[in-house]
Amino acid sequence: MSESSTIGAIADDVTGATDVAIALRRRGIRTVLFFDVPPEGSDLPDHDAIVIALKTRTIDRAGAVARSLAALDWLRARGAGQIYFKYCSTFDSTPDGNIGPVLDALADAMDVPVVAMTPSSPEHGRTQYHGYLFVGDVLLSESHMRHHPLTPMTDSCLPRVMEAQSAHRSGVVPLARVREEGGIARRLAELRAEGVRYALVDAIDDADLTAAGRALAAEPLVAGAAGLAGGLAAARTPADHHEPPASAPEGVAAVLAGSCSARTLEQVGAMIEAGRPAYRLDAQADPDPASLAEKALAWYDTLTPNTEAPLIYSSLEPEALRQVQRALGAERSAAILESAIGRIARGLVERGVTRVISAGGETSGAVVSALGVPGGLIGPEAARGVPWILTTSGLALLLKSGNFGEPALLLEASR
Ligand SMILES: Nc1ncnc2c1ncn2[C@@H]1O[C@H](COP(=O)(O)OP(=O)(O)OP(=O)(O)O)[C@@H](O)[C@H]1O
Ligand SMILES: O=C(O)[C@@H](O)C(=O)CO
Repeated sequence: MSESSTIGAIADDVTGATDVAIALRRRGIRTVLFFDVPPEGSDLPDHDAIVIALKTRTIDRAGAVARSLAALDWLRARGAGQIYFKYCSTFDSTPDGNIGPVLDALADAMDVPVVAMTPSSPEHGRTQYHGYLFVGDVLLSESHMRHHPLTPMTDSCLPRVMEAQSAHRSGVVPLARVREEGGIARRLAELRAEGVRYALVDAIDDADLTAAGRALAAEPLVAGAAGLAGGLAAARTPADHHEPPASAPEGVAAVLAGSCSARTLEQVGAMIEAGRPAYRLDAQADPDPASLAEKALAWYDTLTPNTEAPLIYSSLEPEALRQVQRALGAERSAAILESAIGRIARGLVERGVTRVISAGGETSGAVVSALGVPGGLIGPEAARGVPWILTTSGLALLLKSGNFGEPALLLEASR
């Protein structure tokens, strides 16, 4: 593979896709984003990378594998020489999760013996050491991720989590080997000789990811969070560099929050404290998505014109969330709220909203599929890993990962 050939990224959720897209774009790589595998004949602007946003993180295994293989075929047919499978920097994948099955299928289809990967993304406070994932200064299993509504992470040992999901063995490329000249390539060869398929690469800072990016530049299949994608992009030649756009979009804005992550809760709190109109979706009081959406839109219609951008949210603190999940079931409550938020997004756009800001990967997936937007170009970054997406239909979308952005992000982006 040529080191300047197209990168094709397959992301397991929508906010993850925007995160990996901006990691590439920031380093001068022209990046086109599609929500789901595009239909035949879709326009493909000039690009160096294509990111396909799937919603496969928490769906059934067979569906996740089938969608990922469809994305692989589409990307390879468009000349993608390197495939990057983007998963979450907090892994977001329990022993029943889809990272192992999807990677097993991609590696089989591409005939790749060893896949190097790491969720390390130091810019977001995620680091991998001795194969263990840290969030800030605590292990993943001691972080807020243990309370995640859909993918509670209770094991921080990545090879163990991978082996629970995959038919193949996993090993580690320890930090000392990452920092040794030629150490990554030698360790990958050792793992391959031992019959290990997944090589979890330690990385605790950006220099480690750049070293990994250099060592893996010619690998056909690599996986991880946005950090390693940035490392691969940084290893490309400066001649590839195209400046990203600078100015943030304008227009009528609304914020939708379905993430219950710690940072989103702070951001929702900041909007409420600033006096923004806010409406909470209560699935326990009304478990019918159509009626939940109808009431939220009726509330929106009561706002005076030119009011500051409102917030419609379902985000709850862990204890209150557990109570809803006990009453309705985790999957059912999530499905109700995602369906409601999708309908609300559509209703808001029909009412003239042109900037939709959404918090949470699953939530954002529901928003983009309800809006039916095919994709867009990567615009300016509102926060690290959170770019505006400028869609061909004229909408601007800001799809925020649950834990990303400063506490004032939702407030400021919706001014
Ligand atoms: N009040 C609630 N009760 C039950 N489930 C909820 C509630 N609010 C949100 N959810 C569900 O929790 C899930 C949150 O996942 P989502 O991916 O949107 O956020 P996140 O995991 O914080 O973000 P990311 O994946 O970007 O890190 C969604 O499926 C959402 O519908
Ligand atoms: O890697 C991350 O943390 C994010 O891009 C993400 O995947 C959130 O869903």
